Amino acid sequence: MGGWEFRRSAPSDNVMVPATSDPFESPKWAPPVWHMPPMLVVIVNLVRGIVALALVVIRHWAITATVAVLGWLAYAAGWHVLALLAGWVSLGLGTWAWFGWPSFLRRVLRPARARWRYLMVYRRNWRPVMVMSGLAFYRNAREYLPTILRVEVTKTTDRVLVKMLSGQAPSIWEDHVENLAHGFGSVTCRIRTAKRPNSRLRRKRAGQDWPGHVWLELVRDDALGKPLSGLPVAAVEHDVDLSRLPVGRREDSSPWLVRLLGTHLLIAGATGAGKGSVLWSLVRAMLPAMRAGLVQVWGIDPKRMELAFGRAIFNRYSDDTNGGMVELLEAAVTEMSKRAARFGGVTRTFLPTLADPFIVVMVDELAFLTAYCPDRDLRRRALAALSTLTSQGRSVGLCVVGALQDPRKDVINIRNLFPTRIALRLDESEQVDMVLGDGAYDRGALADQISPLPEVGAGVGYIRLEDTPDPVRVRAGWVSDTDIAAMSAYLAEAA
Ligand SMILES: Nc1ncnc2c1ncn2[C@@H]1O[C@H](COP(=O)(O)OP(=O)(O)OP(=O)(O)O)[C@@H](O)[C@H]1O
Repeated sequence: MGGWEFRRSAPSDNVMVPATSDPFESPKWAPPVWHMPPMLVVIVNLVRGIVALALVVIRHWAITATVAVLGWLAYAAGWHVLALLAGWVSLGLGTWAWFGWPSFLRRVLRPARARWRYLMVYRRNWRPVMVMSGLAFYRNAREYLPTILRVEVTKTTDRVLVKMLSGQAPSIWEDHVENLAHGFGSVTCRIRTAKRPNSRLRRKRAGQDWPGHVWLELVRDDALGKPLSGLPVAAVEHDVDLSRLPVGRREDSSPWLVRLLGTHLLIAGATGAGKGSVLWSLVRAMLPAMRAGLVQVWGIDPKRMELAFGRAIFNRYSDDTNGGMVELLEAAVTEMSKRAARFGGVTRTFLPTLADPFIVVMVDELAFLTAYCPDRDLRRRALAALSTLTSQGRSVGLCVVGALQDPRKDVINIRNLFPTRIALRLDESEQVDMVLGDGAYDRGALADQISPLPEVGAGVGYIRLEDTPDPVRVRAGWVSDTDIAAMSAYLAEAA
């Protein structure tokens, strides 16, 4: 058999021909092989190479054009012109970075890094990872692979937009997140719903769910692995936006902003999960507005531990288990009713003023009031007041922020009246869906797997944003005792 041959079939194909013509020999089978003149093989391969090169040049026309122009410049004007040009470009980029770092980061550094990660990590490992994790498909010796459409990077996370194979669903990808994380060398991988981009042709459908596509969110480095100190206090009250209060950091290193205006907030977490750090971070974020009299925080602390330390900060405070706490709740209901009577038919959107400040009723352990309190009558009154506040307080500037250790239904049955909910470390996986809503655990809110070690897991939790059902991992800033003392002093200065 000569050295040059064309095989028509792939090795796995079951296409064989008799390999011997002697009728008396035992039959032998071999793949069909045609012997070719060597020159023809050389020509065919040459043509193939030229076509492949042309395709690369056309596909990466911007790079090839740049290289061609630079090559021509170096040839026509000498290498020193190139060096001068490189110097000017570096100077321009350096000036841009110096004076406009955020836009330089957004427009130059991140796209360049995304390109690099695409070439060096995702494109390079895509085929082996897809094949080994079972997300590729074979038929008739042909391999079908999902396609990477885009790669985006943030400081600690990569996002890869993928066009799935026809017939694949995000749930299949969710089953393989571990393979993907290990395959691409990331800490974790989550599957996110893809939204249609804003294209000129389909503007009307922009922002809708995009069938057949998913985002892979691959965390390179855990931005929440180390405690985060309390965030800086805003300079003036106008900087306090009650619909975007900074309380910590999100997994992609962006700020975690919490809305209090027009909503109520429930923070669920086992003991030591860091509920206190969320409560204090919220107070800290509102501090200048509290000092200006535009926001009041009323504290209710049945455990006499968390809020008691900074009781001077609260406009009203109670830890009286013999009815004082319930009276405070009822006082909030009375204020709410007065406002409703005055505002009714006049305005539907609430704006805090000195006469009508935004009132946050902060309760450290809701279940004490509604379930554990030994006095049945107090329990009933507390539940009635909380239900009224959470169902009617939003539009008149009253907000309930409640912390809760155990989110089971028999402990608190008003949790659905809290539109915004945070799941810190929880003991059982079922509790996650009770807090964040059905399907949150399957979509990656693994609050039962948060570390119980305070430095690693305290203040870490999951939230759901308004625009997407996908949970986001967050960590609240740790407001120390010294910070709380400084906050008290800051408010006392104004008094
Ligand atoms: N955001 C955070 N970052 C780092 N460490 C934190 C954070 N929040 C809390 N911790 C640490 O975890 C410990 C427990 O936190 P915290 O008392 O707020 O928990 P909790 O959920 O209120 O618990 P409990 O329900 O028992 O009162 C704190 O003493 C602190 O050391």
